[in-house]
Amino acid sequence: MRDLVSEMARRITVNGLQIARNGTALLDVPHLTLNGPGPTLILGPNGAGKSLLLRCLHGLIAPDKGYVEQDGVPLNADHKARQAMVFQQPVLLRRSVAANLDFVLKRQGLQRVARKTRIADLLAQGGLEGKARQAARSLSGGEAQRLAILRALALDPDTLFLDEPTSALDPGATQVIERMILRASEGGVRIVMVTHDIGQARRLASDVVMMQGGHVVEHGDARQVLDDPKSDASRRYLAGGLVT
Ligand SMILES: Nc1ncnc2c1ncn2[C@@H]1O[C@H](COP(=O)(O)OP(=O)(O)OP(=O)(O)O)[C@@H](O)[C@H]1O
Repeated sequence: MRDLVSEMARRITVNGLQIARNGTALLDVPHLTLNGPGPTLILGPNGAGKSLLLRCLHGLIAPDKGYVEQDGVPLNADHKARQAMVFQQPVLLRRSVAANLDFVLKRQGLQRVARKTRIADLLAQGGLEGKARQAARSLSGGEAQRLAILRALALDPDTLFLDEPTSALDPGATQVIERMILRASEGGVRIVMVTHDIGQARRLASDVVMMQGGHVVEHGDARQVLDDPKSDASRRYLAGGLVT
């Protein structure tokens, strides 16, 4: 059960974030505050800098300049221990489905009986009850992504970062994963997710960060950004036009 301190540790702030490679600016975000509590969806065209921003938020990439804070404190090891990330291509161990979950739970110090109960609970959450003994690498794309999300949730994270988790999946598999994400959000997990899919942003987002060319061009309430965007770049992206 999340305690009061972690309930509060959800305000993510970006200050003067800059990343450049070979003299080219890839990310330039002077200021961004994600307050939650509902899912934040990061939207924008290819190469907009969505993944770079997400990786910076999770602490996977150190920016050239600037920093990320959580609840007014620079991102530190404690924060990182309370967050998880799911990638577009699920990264799974060469073990059974259950063993992938067991690996994470063991590292958290759970005893065998508690792990068994938790694994059964997680598998039920992801609709993978019948797959416990199957090799994780033989799962379908949708099942593998469900397992990757369950493994992230097994860490009991305060914040879950997801980078286009459904971009390779069909509508049915996408719907299952969206339900998992919403359930996690309702259970108190802070969700920050990258997507290309405007429909997905409509279904999931409480707030939307719109990016283009390494910049945040707009951030606000999902309905406002999606239905009444303020920037030309957002308007063109949402209208399906070319954004350069
Ligand atoms: N390590 C790197 N070295 C050089 N350029 C990089 C590096 N990482 C990312 N980039 C560039 O930074 C830009 C932003 O990349 P990023 O992956 O964040 O985009 P994105 O918005 O997530 O795009 P997509 O929707 O296509 O995944 C791209 O032009 C990419 O080529």
